[in-house]
Amino acid sequence: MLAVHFGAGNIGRGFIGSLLYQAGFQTCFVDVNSEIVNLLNEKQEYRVILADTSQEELLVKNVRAINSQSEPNKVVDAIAQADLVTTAVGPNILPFISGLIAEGLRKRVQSNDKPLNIIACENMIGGSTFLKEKVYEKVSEEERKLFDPCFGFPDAAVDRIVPNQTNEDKLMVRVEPFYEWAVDQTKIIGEKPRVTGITFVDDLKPYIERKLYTVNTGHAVAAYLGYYAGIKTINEVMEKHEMKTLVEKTLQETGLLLVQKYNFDMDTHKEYIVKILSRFSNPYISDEVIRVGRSPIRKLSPNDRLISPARQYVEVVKEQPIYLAKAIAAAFIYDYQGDEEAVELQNKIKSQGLEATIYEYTQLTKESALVDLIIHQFILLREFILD
Ligand SMILES: NC(=O)C1=CN([C@@H]2O[C@H](COP(=O)(O)OP(=O)(O)OC[C@H]3O[C@@H](n4cnc5c(N)ncnc54)[C@H](O)[C@@H]3O)[C@@H](O)[C@H]2O)C=CC1
Ligand SMILES: O=P(O)(O)OC[C@H]1O[C@](O)(CO)[C@@H](O)[C@@H]1O
Repeated sequence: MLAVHFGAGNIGRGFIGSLLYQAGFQTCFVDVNSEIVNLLNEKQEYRVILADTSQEELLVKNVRAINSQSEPNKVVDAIAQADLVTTAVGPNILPFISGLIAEGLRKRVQSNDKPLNIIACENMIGGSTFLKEKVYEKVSEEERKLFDPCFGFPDAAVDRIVPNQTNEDKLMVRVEPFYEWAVDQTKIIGEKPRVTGITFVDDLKPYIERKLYTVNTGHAVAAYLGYYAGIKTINEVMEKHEMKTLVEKTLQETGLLLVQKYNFDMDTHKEYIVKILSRFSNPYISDEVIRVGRSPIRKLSPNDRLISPARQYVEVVKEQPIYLAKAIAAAFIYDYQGDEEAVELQNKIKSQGLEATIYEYTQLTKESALVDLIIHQFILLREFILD
């Protein structure tokens, strides 16, 4: 069985690649990083190490890689023969890989009638659906009709913390033990991929919202408030009582929203929050706030981990989400110069003011009470008032 996986980075190698190997797939990674591509082809294996007391090691074998910039035709051929296609490249990169996927599917319908599923494993709601839209923009109406019965784009939620890391062995990747990979089975075409570790669900929305508004919201709060306070890593943020409390209070807000929206059991959800907080404090992982806070414009977009739960909190809980607003304000303050989106955001605030910048990136409107709340929290943070 052949899996083609776009993105041989942290989550690609550390999570998806390791599960595919354990399920018996040969994995062909597709990436633009020639150093990683060459190493994968040279070694054909790499190590995944669990970041806990056990330091357990898994040798992931049966892997190869293609550089999509220099050998796009090989990617097209691999997709034409694949049994599964997955991605972990980042939401902003999906449009850039859609052309090659379209080419691959175009070639495949001519020679291979086996159904194929393409699963985007990104931190976003509707990632595979978005990828499908981008692929379908590149093919004709006639081809779309041919593709529809053959190719599924089931959405997915993936959860495993794999920080940036510099290891002597450049292929090795250190990952937290916990993982969750949920896939919308209603959108699968043909057989479900036989990968132990995937949970197939009929309704992905509760899974992905629970994960995005707990793991990713909590992480983003720790990252932006941590950066604001001059702290370097997430576990250092969690060691500061005042900071940890702010993360917890934000997760109480998203928790209340999730419990009311999906009828989750409150006690079970509280336990879920405790588990997530303990993952952030994992002493075996050093995760920089600038990785977790990367791409603030994406993280401040309407359907992402900050604005979406804040907006829904107002609608569902009918109160003001003070701590979410504080985290959003901290994201608007985030000015790390090594992050293009942070630089763009700060330039926008300088040139057009905070209020107009909020409207532009969050798509909140003048009618939303959230805007004033965010501005208020922004002013408090600017005056060094954290709580
Ligand atoms: N690291 C983590 O803990 C988790 C990450 N994710 C999601 O997984 C995705 C990837 O994240 P990471 O692995 O952390 O990032 P990463 O930066 O480590 O990996 C991304 C990989 O994609 C490659 N890439 C970039 N442009 C490409 C292109 N045009 N074609 C093929 N490959 C390309 C990069 O060279 C890199 O190897 C993101 O959507 C992230 O939100 C989801 C859950 C956990
Ligand atoms: O990968 P993104 O969307 O930039 O956000 C970083 C977040 O994603 C993760 O990498 C994986 O869930 C978390 O560590 C963090 O919450």
